[in-house]
Amino acid sequence: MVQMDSAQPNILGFLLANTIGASSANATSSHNATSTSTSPASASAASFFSLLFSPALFEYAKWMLMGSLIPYLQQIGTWLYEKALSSMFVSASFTEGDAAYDWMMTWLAKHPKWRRARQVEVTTRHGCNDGARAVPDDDDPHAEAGVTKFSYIPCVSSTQWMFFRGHWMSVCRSKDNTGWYGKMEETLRVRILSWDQRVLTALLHDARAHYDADKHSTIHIYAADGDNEWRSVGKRPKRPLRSIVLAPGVKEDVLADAREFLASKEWYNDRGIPFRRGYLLYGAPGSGKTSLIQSLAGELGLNVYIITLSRAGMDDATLCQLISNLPDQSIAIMEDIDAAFTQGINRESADPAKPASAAAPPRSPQGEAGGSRVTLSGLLNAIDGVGAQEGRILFATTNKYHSLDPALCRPGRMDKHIEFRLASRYQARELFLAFYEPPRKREREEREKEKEREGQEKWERDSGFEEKLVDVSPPSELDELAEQFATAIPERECSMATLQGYLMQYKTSPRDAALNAAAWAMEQREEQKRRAAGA
Ligand SMILES: Nc1ncnc2c1ncn2[C@@H]1O[C@H](COP(=O)(O)OP(=O)(O)OP(=O)(O)O)[C@@H](O)[C@H]1O
Repeated sequence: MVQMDSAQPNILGFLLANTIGASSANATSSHNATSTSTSPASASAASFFSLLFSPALFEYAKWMLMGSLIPYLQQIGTWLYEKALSSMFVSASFTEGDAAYDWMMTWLAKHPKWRRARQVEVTTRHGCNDGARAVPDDDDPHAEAGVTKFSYIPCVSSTQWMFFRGHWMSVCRSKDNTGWYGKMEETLRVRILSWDQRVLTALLHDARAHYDADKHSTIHIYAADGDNEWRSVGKRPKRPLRSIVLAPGVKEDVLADAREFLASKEWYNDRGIPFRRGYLLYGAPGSGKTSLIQSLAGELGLNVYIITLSRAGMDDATLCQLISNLPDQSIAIMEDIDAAFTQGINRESADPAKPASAAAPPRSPQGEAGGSRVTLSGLLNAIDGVGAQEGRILFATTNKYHSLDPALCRPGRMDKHIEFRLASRYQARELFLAFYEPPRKREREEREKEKEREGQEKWERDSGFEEKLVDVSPPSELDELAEQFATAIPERECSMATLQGYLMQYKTSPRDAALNAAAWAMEQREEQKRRAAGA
């Protein structure tokens, strides 16, 4: 469509005035000459035709037509250009939030091009905000523990050229307004100079391999963002299963069950049973529920998706959307599943010594939560309704098992219920050994391999499971100390987290840990009595 600018009416007026002036002059002279033979009607018809065929109007119409054609010509030009490009290039676009986008960003961040590029975006989001870009600057000689690492990625709105397997390739990151409450969405556009689409497939394989390079030592964690899209919130080092101390056989049983589930897709399909599995981990705070899930995710090689039911803005529709958007073969975690349906309850009120039902708060008739707008029926539907994702494992945790609705706990939603209790003497002993025991020969070899990989050492540093600092040599002495420690710890009175906290005070001296354990346990008991009296 052609838009007239303000000058055009003036030109039109000028042309008309000239034409009409000329016509009227002609008409006047002819009128004078033949005033007796020409009628006024035929004179105005003549002036109209002379106006219509006047060269000025013709010129004007010509320019108008050409002006209106210009946008179409531009469009045709762009279309031809795009056609020419698309016939020479293989193009792909990646949208932020999609896993493929994360692969590409990791691949780009690791590309040697950015080490020489003069226009880059610098990111320090190392393993906390965006796993995709969490690439350590391997060449940085100053990169040491505790120093924030950085990496380079392409700038937004600039096109960068590079080579991929001998093909010229352009990369352009852009941020576009989605029009949804001003939400900006980032897109990465890639063009490879090639006729063959297999180059793009190769690029994607490469990018995914880079992204998964540290999969053997880390797990990827995802959480919902403000727009209820799954976003990577970073990576965590895998936690070895042997570092979790539970009653004999418990963790091995859960692991075997989950492994069997993942391998039985066909079995489920053949019988028309929804291919989903739910585990309910319940019991005392600090007894290893979260740690076990993290460790199992590592063992199974699955990514973890955290669903926070009590999050502001969470309602039935949002929950349903999140669960149906879970990728196949993933672990979803709903921590404190009771929290969405309880009002005014804090963690302290969940005294494991009391029957949980005594602590259960009244629930509103619809089961609606105080802060959250998730209803019980919404949660039940999200877990196993029509839209619920197949192929996922759901882990739910709670400290208030008996306050949960039976419908939530039934098989099909929560297939296995695993109780976590306060530490037994057996657990205290095993925790002590796991904390100080030098790894046995086979384990040592295994650990050597693990240590080569990224993440393991970090986990050991953070958790205090460091073998090199321990001042005990003969294993028999360690056994004796472990026994002494376990005897000093009262059965089922302290959480494993509390015991771990105590041992952390004696990272390098198990003798002192064992020696002071009895006095510490007494203090703990007194402290608990004081708290109970105060409550
Ligand atoms: N059974 C256990 N074996 C080894 N370590 C444990 C165990 N239980 C707890 N811990 C340690 O205690 C800390 C807290 O554990 P975790 O968060 O897994 O407990 P939780 O049961 O999920 O607690 P909460 O119910 O409060 O969320 C972790 O650092 C973990 O290493």
